[in-house]
Amino acid sequence: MIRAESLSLTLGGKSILRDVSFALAPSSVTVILGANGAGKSSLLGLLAGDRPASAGSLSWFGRPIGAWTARDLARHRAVVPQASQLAFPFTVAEVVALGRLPHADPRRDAEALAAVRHRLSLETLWSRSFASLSGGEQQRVQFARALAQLWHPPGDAPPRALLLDEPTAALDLKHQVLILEEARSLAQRDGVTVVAILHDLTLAARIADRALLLHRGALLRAGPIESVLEADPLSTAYETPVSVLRHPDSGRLLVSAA
Ligand SMILES: Nc1ncnc2c1ncn2[C@@H]1O[C@H](COP(=O)(O)OP(=O)(O)OP(=O)(O)O)[C@@H](O)[C@H]1O
Repeated sequence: MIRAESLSLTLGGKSILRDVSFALAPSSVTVILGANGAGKSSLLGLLAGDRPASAGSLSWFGRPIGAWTARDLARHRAVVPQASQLAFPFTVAEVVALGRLPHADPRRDAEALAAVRHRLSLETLWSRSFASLSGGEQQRVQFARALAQLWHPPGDAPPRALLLDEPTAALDLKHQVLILEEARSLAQRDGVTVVAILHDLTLAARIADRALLLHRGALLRAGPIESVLEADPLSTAYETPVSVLRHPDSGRLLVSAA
């Protein structure tokens, strides 16, 4: 369980997050929603332990986040940042292998890398130079690195979390579904706590169990995804009319600007 109580963040004298409280359960997918500048990435940064909150408390699996060493944290949580311009001078295989560094367990690395390569269909990219990949391919490889970081042999898994900042921003429809279904299966099959920032609310409806809806640094609504994806709170949060419909065949929610 990841538990946040009254988290606040002030940067450069500006209030970025105010009094944000929630709990994230293992085996669940939670999306962080909100308009540009609402504080989503800042909240993900606090959750990742990248920076301390200005006030409030955050505990990871029963321990305050400040009590974790960086290496211990890296064994339990992986972060996929927004599509970055990092020009790794490495092959795809080497970038994915970076995810294994915190474990220092060479016996398991080959098994982990083979599993991830197969799960994300990276066979044809494996020997390519990372810098030569398209933006979408690079995003898949970053996701694969995170998967390699969280990989554990069956039956021997500690609590783990996967934090994703707009993981599908550069992806085509097929790969959006591939990555999000993989994240969902990590939650359901492997007990991982998954948190993702998403701008596509229809995709959020499809993938998430729960949502945190931020508005100007405060939590406007939190709870099961269908209780958050309602026209009123979404219209307030995005400061534009939003419509929520249900697809007559699939029963899925379809969310768009009204
Ligand atoms: N170091 C900083 N100093 C001052 N303000 C900052 C700093 N970092 C972020 N902010 C501000 O905090 C607010 C929240 O930023 P954040 O990146 O968390 O928003 P977001 O919801 O992820 O936005 P987006 O959807 O555009 O990615 C923004 O107004 C941003 O300009």
